[in-house]
Amino acid sequence: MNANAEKIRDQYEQSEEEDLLGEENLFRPIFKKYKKRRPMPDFSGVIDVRDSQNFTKYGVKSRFLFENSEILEQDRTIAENLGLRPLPEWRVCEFPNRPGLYVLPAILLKSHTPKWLENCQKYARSGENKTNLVAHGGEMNDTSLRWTTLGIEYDWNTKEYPADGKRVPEEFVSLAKLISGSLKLGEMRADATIVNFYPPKTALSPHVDKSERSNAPLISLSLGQTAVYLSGGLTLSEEPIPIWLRNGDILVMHAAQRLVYHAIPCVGVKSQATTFEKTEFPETKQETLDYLNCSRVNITMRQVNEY
Ligand SMILES: O=C(O)CCC(=O)C(=O)O
Ligand SMILES: [Fe+2]
Repeated sequence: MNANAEKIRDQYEQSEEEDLLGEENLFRPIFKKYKKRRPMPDFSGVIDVRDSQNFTKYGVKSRFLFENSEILEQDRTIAENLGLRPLPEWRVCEFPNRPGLYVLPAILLKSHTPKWLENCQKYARSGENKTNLVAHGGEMNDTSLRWTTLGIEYDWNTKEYPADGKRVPEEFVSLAKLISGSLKLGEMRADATIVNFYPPKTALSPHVDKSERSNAPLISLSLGQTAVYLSGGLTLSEEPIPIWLRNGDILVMHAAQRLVYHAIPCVGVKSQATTFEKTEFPETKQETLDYLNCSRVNITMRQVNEY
């Protein structure tokens, strides 16, 4: 079997059959369209939150998040300590027919990305968290999607979270709280995090994240190479919209958008690459830069329990 014909294998592979009730699946054809590599799909319809011409073209509303509100000194400090863009520069984008979906472009500074990646790899390799990441090297040649679960650790087989678990690493708790508070979505206490590692040519099948027991938002941070994100509806009979997610972008799903189908059909689109050069990061291990130059990592912060 060649790589193109290879079946998609990931943890959400089978979550699709539900919810259709005899209606036509309008999600899967779009997922397939962007997953294809030869010939290269036409990416011209993918919404780019960094291109203001796209705002009128796709009806995207973009605003500076703190335009009309006071910035707390403590939040300024938290952002700085986490390696985030200064708060007055934070922009948030909202989409037509998607109330509760937010994309905040380039929140994590590029300069701090290698450190965040290395932390994710450390959590996966520590032996203290569940993971399917190849333990001893080999990651550069990996062709499967990998994950590690932190905090209250999701069980892929039962599709449930246990009652409790360890604490989520502090930077994820602080980031989730800062984002949720800034968007005025309530005080979030992240008690679970899933880190997905996407080597080139991997994808994540359409699915809904419905096992969390609280109504808190789901907050995700992208590192490394650019992906197409598909945001669908409550069933697969709705056509998804494609959005570019790039290094440092935050995506938030809340309220009506918390339980919609979504997927990642492709990562590492060459025309949209972010490059991490040694000259820019003289202190960083080459292995870390190589990883960021070909792969993508996504960190999803969640709140399983109500407190
Ligand atoms: O990689 C992404 O941006 C999405 C990840 C995701 O949907 C999940 O972890 O549930
Ligand atoms: Fe998800």
